[in-house]
Amino acid sequence: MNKEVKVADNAYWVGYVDDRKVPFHRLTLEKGTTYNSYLLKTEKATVIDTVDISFGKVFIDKLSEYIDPTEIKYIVINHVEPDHSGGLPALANKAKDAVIVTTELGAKELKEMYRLHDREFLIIKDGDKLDIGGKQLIFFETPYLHTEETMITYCIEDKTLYPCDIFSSHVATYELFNDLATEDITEDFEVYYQLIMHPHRPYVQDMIEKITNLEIEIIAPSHGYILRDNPQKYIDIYDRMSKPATEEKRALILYSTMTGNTRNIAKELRKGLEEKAIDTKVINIKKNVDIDEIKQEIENSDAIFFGSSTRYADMVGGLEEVLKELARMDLSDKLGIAFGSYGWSGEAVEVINDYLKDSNLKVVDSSLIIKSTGMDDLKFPIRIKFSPGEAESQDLKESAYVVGDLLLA
Ligand SMILES: Cc1cc2nc3c(=O)[nH]c(=O)nc-3n(C[C@H](O)[C@H](O)[C@H](O)COP(=O)(O)O)c2cc1C
Repeated sequence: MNKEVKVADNAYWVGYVDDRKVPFHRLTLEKGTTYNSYLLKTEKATVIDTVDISFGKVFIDKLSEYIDPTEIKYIVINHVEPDHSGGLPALANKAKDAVIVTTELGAKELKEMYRLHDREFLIIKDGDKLDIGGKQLIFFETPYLHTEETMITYCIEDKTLYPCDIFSSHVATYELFNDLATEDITEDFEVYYQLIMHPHRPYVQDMIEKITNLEIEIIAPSHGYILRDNPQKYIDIYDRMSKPATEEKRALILYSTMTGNTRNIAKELRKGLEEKAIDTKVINIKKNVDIDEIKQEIENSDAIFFGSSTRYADMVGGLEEVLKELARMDLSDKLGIAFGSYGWSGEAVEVINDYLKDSNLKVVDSSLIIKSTGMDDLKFPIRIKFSPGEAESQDLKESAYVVGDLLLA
């Protein structure tokens, strides 16, 4: 057996240190990384998260140094991304009766990804507890940290938090514990936060609220150092870095309408932006608009929404006069969003979006949202058939929240 890595009583690190330059999320992890998996060797032996999909066999070998994998009763999957769930097929194949513990969405995704439809799953809801014979686990849902299905696990007896990607760092460390690190790890920790967690920072604040009353002596994340020296320092870093910016941001909503439906969209967007404390101005752009005045309003704003309904495959009102000016302005530090109401084809929104792309505005479209937040359920540019109903109004507010978050990032 290699050197045993003990995290707490009957709790062991069974991960893998990947000391190559690792390609990851369109980046190269220059310092490599670790995939931290943990074995709680209790009466109902439990594995918490696994390793990258490339290292399934090595993982089973490592685990077998501590336990016969067939004896494992529970496999907790906090987060389905294959750098953590990748060892699951190999492990599930050995531990044939093990129950897989994860969130509802996590179960759905794991079944599809690894063809585990025949396996038993225990579906976790926020605050659920699980007795694993000698230790008790409690789970909290932490959506979007780092993807929608994610949860975290806390072991009551060991006062250890297993937060998967949260509180991680990308460093291939063989020392594994932060008190054994040979250099200051704060920068690596903060860089990881900035890259992976910051786009979801409102959810970081929700997570901190959930763990605030837990007594945490050890944070055992899924990448990089296990934080057993002053774990609170790292929670405080997340708290500080995820607090909303205090600098005031401004949004401008310009729209043209025939019968008021596009105005109703503008109203919902405004509500969402104001809930994010974004100072928002709404202007109805009629024909013969004062272009200089509108250009000044645009200059003074950080995000500009441009809306029109569709009339015979074209825009209405005076919006196009404004759009024609954009290519001559420097708008590189601003976000631009197209929206509008329509009846059956909605060409106006597409034409607006083409104008935005011809300017140097940062155009918010679905692709930008997926790349910056990982969310794929909000559609940009924003198109609503006729007037927004209750469900669409909620979607509009969600879209406004996302734009607000981008402004406050
Ligand atoms: C004269 C006229 C022409 C229209 N042409 C189109 C069209 O080409 N494509 C489309 O998707 N909707 C078309 N519509 C539907 C409108 O876009 C739809 O009613 C929209 O909700 C109006 O929004 P508004 O009140 O903001 O103007 C047309 C409506 C009218 C009255």
